[in-house]
Parts: sequence; C-alpha cells; structure tokens
Amino acid sequence: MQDLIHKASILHEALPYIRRFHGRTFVIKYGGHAMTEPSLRDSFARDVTLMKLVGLQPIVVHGGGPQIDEMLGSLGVVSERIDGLRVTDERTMDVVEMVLGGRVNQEIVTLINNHGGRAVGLSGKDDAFLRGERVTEMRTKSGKVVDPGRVGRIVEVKTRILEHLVAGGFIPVVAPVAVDAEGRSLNVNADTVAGAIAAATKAEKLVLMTDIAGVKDESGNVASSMSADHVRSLIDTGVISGGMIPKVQCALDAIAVGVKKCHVIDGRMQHAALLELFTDRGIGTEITAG
Ligand SMILES: Nc1ncnc2c1ncn2[C@@H]1O[C@H](COP(=O)(O)OP(=O)(O)O)[C@@H](O)[C@H]1O
Ligand SMILES: CC(=O)N[C@@H](CCC(=O)OP(=O)(O)O)C(=O)O
Repeated sequence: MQDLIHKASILHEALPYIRRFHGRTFVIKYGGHAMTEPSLRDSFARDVTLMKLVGLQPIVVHGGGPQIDEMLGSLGVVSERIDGLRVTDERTMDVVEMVLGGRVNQEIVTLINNHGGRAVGLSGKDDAFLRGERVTEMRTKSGKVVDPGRVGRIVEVKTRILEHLVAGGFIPVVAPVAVDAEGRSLNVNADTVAGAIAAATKAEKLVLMTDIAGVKDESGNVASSMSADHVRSLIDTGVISGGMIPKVQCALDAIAVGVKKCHVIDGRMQHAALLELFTDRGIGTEITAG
C-alpha cells in the first residue's frame, strides 16, 4: 500500500510535465561509463520506453568509450586521448566502428525492445544522416600540434530518417559514427553527436547521462546550474577536464542554437532520466546560456 501511495505521488508530480512535453523531442546521451551496471541498464531502458509511451519523443545517442578501450586493449592497441577525444588511426577506426555500431548499439536496441519499446539502431552512415569532416589539428597539453586521424566534427545532421522513425513510433538509437564527403567513417565524440542532433531536431532538452553526479566547480562541489561564462573559465583553469569538456561544450553549442535546456546527470542513479524530466527539483547540473 505504501508503495502504491509513493508511486501515485510520483505520478501526480509528473503529470504536468507529461502534458507540457507531449510530442516534444528529447535527446538522451547514454555514456559508456553509465551503461556498465546491468541493473541500471534496465532502469535506463524502462525510462526511455516510458517516455515514448506517455507521448514524448526520445532519441538515444550512445557512447562506448570504455567498451572501445577494452576491445583495443585485448587487441594490444594503445590509444591516446586529447581533451577527451580519442586519437583515431585507421585500425582504431575499424575497432571503434565495430564496437559502437555493432556491439554497443545492438545491445541498447535489444535492451529497450526487451522492455517493450520499439528501438531501431543506426549510425550516421545510415542515409548518410550525420555528415562530418575530419579534425586535422589538435593541441596536446605540452603544446604539440597533432593530427588526430579519423576524428570528426559534425557539419550537417539530415533529420529526415530520425523524423520518419519517430513518427513511425520507433525510438532511434544512434551510434556516433559520421561519414565524410568520400563516404569514409569518422569517429565523433558521442556528446558532440547528441548536441548536434538536439540542435537539428530543435529538441526540448539534451540530457547527458554520465558517471558523475554533475559538473563540479572550483570548490569541488557539483553545481546545480552553471552559466556559459563559468563553464569557459572552468575549462581554462583545468577544473573541467577530459571527457567533461566535450559534454559542456556541446551543451553550450546546443543552447546557442535554441535547445531549451541541457543537463549533465548521473546515469548510475535508478531512473535518472525520469527524475530529471518529471520532477520539480531535477538532478545534476543544468548548463545555461546566461
Ligand atoms: N569539473 C568536472 N566535473 C565533473 N566531472 C569532471 C570534471 N572534469 C573532469 N571530469 C571527468 O569527466 C568524466 C565524465 O566524462 P567521460 O568519462 O567521458 O564520461 P562518458 O563516458 O559518460 O561520456 C567524469 O567521470 C570525471 O572524471
Ligand atoms: C572522438 C572520440 O573520442 N570518440 C569516442 C566515441 C565514443 C564516446 O564518445 O563514448 P563515451 O560517451 O562513452 O565517452 C571514442 O572513441 O571513445
């Protein structure tokens, strides 16, 4: 009985949000670190399925950095990151595509389908919907300029395939591999892809699920809200580093082109996405333009 009352009170709090968000697009980035715990994977799949069921339009973009590391490790390939981005030679690109487009994508699709959703997996190579170009220069911490290989940035998101899937009742699950003008694969950070898709689909919210409670400020505490200027100064001073850089950067880019809200949340929490979307207090860190 107590449990029922608890659930009813949650539903009562969620109803205004369900009404307000009906038909709106939500881009959920599911990070490689957030997806390691099996019980939380189920919680994530249930949340996404429930969102669709109540009339929201979720689009999932997944990462898989740790899963790529594991596969590269087992093949004896060493890979290096600069500012959270993996230096990607041809051989590494093959592994990235195999792990992201093959294993991780299909695991998430199956997970959502097992919870009653209708997920369809695709990468940016399907209908060439994520067009990218190569990043040709990156600066290491020591100031050396290097060519990171097959690392890409997004130049165009052709939203048609996503719109068709969403309208057909499906949940698109996107692997962050883009295609260049010659039809070759590019390794794009999953946060960057999620931000670009959120911008192109004019999403209501971009939710970045990771393995930390939110973005930490100079005092080491997770901030509930952080302005663009504050974010930039924390990058400059090194307080925001590594994999957090592409996250906050894509949040800022998405806000600049009209995405209403961007949140960095803890994907290791049960029902993290629902708590963020359907409660007054929300969770994690909201990145704001102001
Ligand atoms: N200021 C910061 N606040 C929070 N996390 C930070 C910060 N700076 C760096 N990080 C690191 O960024 C990590 C998240 O990025 P990443 O490992 O790439 O996650 P994901 O796999 O979810 O994309 C955190 O686990 C943390 O170690
Ligand atoms: C260029 C680049 O760094 N690409 C990432 C793509 C996967 C990713 O972004 O995964 P997470 O979200 O789990 O970190 C990589 O190779 O790891």
